[in-house]
Parts: sequence; C-alpha cells; structure tokens
Amino acid sequence: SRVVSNRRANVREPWKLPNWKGIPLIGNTIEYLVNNSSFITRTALAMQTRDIVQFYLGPIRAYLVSGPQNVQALFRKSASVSADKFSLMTMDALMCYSKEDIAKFASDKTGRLAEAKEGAVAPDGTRYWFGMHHHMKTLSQITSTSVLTDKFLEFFDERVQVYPLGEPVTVNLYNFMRTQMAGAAIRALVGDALFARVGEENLLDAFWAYDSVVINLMYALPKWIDPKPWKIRARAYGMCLEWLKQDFDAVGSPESEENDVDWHPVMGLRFLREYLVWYKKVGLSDDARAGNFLGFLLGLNANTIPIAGWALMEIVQDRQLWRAVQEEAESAFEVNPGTGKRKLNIHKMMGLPILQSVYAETLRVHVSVNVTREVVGESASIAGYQLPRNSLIQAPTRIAHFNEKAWATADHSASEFWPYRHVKYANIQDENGEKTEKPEFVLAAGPNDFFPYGGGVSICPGRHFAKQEIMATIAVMVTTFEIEMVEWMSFDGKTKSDRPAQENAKYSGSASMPPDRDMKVRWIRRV
Ligand code: HEM
Repeated sequence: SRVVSNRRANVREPWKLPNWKGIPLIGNTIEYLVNNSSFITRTALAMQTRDIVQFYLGPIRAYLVSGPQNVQALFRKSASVSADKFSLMTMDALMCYSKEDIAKFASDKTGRLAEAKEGAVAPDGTRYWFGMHHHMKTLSQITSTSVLTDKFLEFFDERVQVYPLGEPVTVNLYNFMRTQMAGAAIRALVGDALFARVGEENLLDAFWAYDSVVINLMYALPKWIDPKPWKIRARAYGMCLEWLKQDFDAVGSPESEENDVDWHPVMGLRFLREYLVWYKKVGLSDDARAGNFLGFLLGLNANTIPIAGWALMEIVQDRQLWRAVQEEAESAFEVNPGTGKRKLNIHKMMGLPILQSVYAETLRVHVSVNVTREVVGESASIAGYQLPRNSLIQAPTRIAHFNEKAWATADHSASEFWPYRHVKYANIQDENGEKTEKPEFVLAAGPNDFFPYGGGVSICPGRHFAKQEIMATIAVMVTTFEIEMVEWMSFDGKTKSDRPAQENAKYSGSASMPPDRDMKVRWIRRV
C-alpha cells in the first residue's frame, strides 16, 4: 500500500523518498541543491505510482505533490497555505532587501488579498503583501499588458530592421535573443534613462551574469565561503540603484499631471512607476526598491527569452513547421495604406493556432519549476493527508508536464517536443457544401496538468505579456527573415559544437531552462 503509517505518532504519513546515495538525513537536500535535475528525474519515477512523496529540505519537511486534483488544491484560495516564505527568500537572496525591509514583510500576516486574513493585524498599519500584490496585479491587466507589448514591438522591430534587405548575414541566434529581445523588453518596461546612464551592453552583461547565479544565491554556500555570486549581484544591483537615485527619483514629482502617461522616458511603464513610488511612500528602503526592480528585470527576461529561443530553434530546424508558422504569422500583419509600413495585429496573432501550439508546447517541455507553498494553518489537507504547519508543499511542473497519461498521443510521447500537439482540426462546411479542416488551438491536457506560470493568488503577473511577447517575437522573426541553420555553436559563440543544444541543467527548478549551446544561422531580411 502507498500509505506508510508512522507508528510512534500514529498518524498516516506519505511515502518517504529514500535519501540520495544513502547519505543519512541530508542526502536528499544535497541532491536537491546541487543536482536538482537528477532529483526531479528520481522523484518523477517514484511518482509514477504515488501522488505525494515526503522528503527533507534542510530541516524543513517538504512534500512533492502531483495529479490535477492535488495541484488544484494547492492553488485554491486558502487560509492554510501561503507563498510568502518563498517570496521572502527571493527578497533576501536575489533582491537585496535590507533586514528591516524583510522584517516588515515577515511580520505582516494579513495576506495578499484585499480582505485581511482573519485575526491578523498589520503590525505598523501597512499591509505590505497586499500592497505589493495589488501593484503586481495591475501588470496583468489589459492596459499595462498592451502598452508593454506595443512598446516592445516598436523597439524590437527597430532592432531587426537594421539588417540589410536581401543580404545574407550570419548570426548566433540565441545570443541575438539575449541581447535584442532583452534590450527591447527592458526599454519597454523602464524607459530610456537606464540604458542612457549605464550603457545597454554593460547592463545586459551584468544582468545575464546575475541570471546565471540565481540558484547559487538562493541555495548555495554562504557569502564568506563563496563571495563570487554576491559580487555579481552587487554589480547589477549597483546599476539599478544608480538609475533609481539619479534618474527616477530625480524626476521629483512622479505623480504630477504632466507625468501621468502610460509610458515615461525616464520612469518607464505606469505600473513600474506606481509600485516604486508606493515602496517609497510606505517607508521601504532604496535597497528594497532597487533590489525589487532588479528582481523584476529577472522576471521580465529570465523566462521569456529561453522560451522564445527554443521555439525559434525548433522552427528553424523543421522546414514544414517554418512554412506553416510563417504563413500563419503573415496573416496577422496589416499594411498601413498611407505609410506602407507593416504592423502586427496582436489580437489576430493571439488567435493563430499553430503559433499558440508551438508556444504552449515550448513552455510544457522547457519550464522546470517546483511551485512552492508553505503550510501556515494548523495543517493542510492534500492527497488525503494532513500536512503539518511549516512544512513546504511543492508541485513540480516537470512531473505534471511530462505525465504520459495526460499528454501522450498515439504517435507522440509526452517526452517529445511535438509542435502540433495542441492543434485540433475541426470539420467546417462552407455555403457550397465544401468540407475543409480548420485548425484550432486546444491545450492537449487539463489546466491543472499545465502550470508554467504557477497558480492561485501568486500566479505570475507577467503571464499575459509573456505570451504576447513570445508569440510576437516569433511572428516578427519568421516573417522578417528567411533563416537557415548553419551549425551548433558553443555558448560563447566561438567554437563549433559536436552536438545540438540541451537544457542547461544548472537552471533546473528556476522556471525556464535555457539552452547550453547556441545556433549559428544565416538569415536574409525579406521585408
Ligand atoms: C515564459 C515566461 C514566464 C514564466 C514561465 C514565468 C513563471 C513564473 C512562476 C512559476 C512564478 C511563481 C508563481 C507562483 O508562485 O504561483 C512567477 C512569478 C512572477 N513572475 Fe513570472 N514568468 C514568466 C514571465 C514573466 C514576465 C514577462 C514578467 C514581468 C513582466 C514576470 C514577472 C513575475 C513576477 C513579478 C512574479 C512574482 C509574483 C508574486 O510573487 O506575487 N514573469 N513567474
């Protein structure tokens, strides 16, 4: 039976994952931290016959759960589970909050929702979690998303239009995404002043270095043993702080009528402006403001760029898919009769079935994150067990997204990237009785089998923008260029690689998994 009873306490407990390599007590913790992808592979095997598994993460009791019902239970609005602990870890490790800032959030138990949790009172009258959440939520609203997407498209288009018409050029594709897609996205969020002050190349270099040490900062050795990740963090953070003090705060009256615009050249998107002003208003430090901004840049770029990169690399390698996506994408562009300029109609683009399927399939295959919640009530009831207070519950996307029962088709196992997995063909009959098959996008499994953006109250607030940005990037690339693969390259872009790109296992658990090789391509700009 899958239920193992703990005789001493006489309570039912889930199956315990044996310690990695038999190392007593801390074996699983070590594997989780130093080799997360092998941990996930091992637990995925154990979870083929179980929907809950227990292990220890340091001194903390943790549970992995799978199965749509359990995932749904984890994301349900509930007084007994919370995402705060994980957020506090990121504020400390990634976002440079001061001890005082962290204490303010840690002592506020009133929750993220408009209504404070029963019995909880904000310690100094400020509901920090609610305030933060309220601002983050405005990002997911239609107005923020559409301004951000429009600005992104404007800036990204400028960056592809610099290539000469009709002339072949050799480019390292992933490096292009890391510089040009990230550059356009940052400018769309932040305005022009940040790049003007610290230099775009300099900022991107510092940013990607920071991105590469995120896991070290979150889980690895203390600063005095391994100071390098903290030095890398300090460099990127320094640039953000400089911009905040010298540019953003120097505007003086961010809320004045003349500055009441959707996008400001110095203060960026309205959403960004409002939350940085609110942080100041409630007395959070400049450390927290600049650090939150840096963490936000990570949210903005660390996931969308690997996903758009993988999707394009798949499309480039498959001529039939290339033509199908190109033809679809073409249909979403409109030409302004006055100026003759092409413009992508985002609304039309969002309805394209093959493009949507490629987008969803890339997320399914290349996101690996354990969405984490903490039990804050007396206990939480999941998978038929009462999980005790202070334990962590994690739902690994890798297990849900690769579940054969949910995703496999007769011809394509869940482990395979199959770009048409989420395309269904509906039979349509026109007025002349002619029958045709019309492709439609239909996610191949249920919503609780697919959660690349997490779920519940702390679901990713950037998900709508992310979808538009990724799909628009692909649409612009496949219609602007004809692209042919030349060869796989080492990631520094200098030497030829003898194998295709694989996921860089170092990023396991941090959401999108970037490739560990670049693809050298030859492209010709066609429009
Ligand atoms: C493919 C793209 C992306 C993926 C896979 C992704 C994934 C995630 C995940 C798994 C979470 C945690 C959710 C939870 O705990 O339930 C999250 C949170 C977050 N994401 Fe994203 N994300 C993406 C794009 C973006 C973008 C473009 C932005 C910003 C414009 C963004 C901003 C954030 C922020 C600020 C949070 C923290 C929210 C909070 O704690 O309340 N993300 N994301």
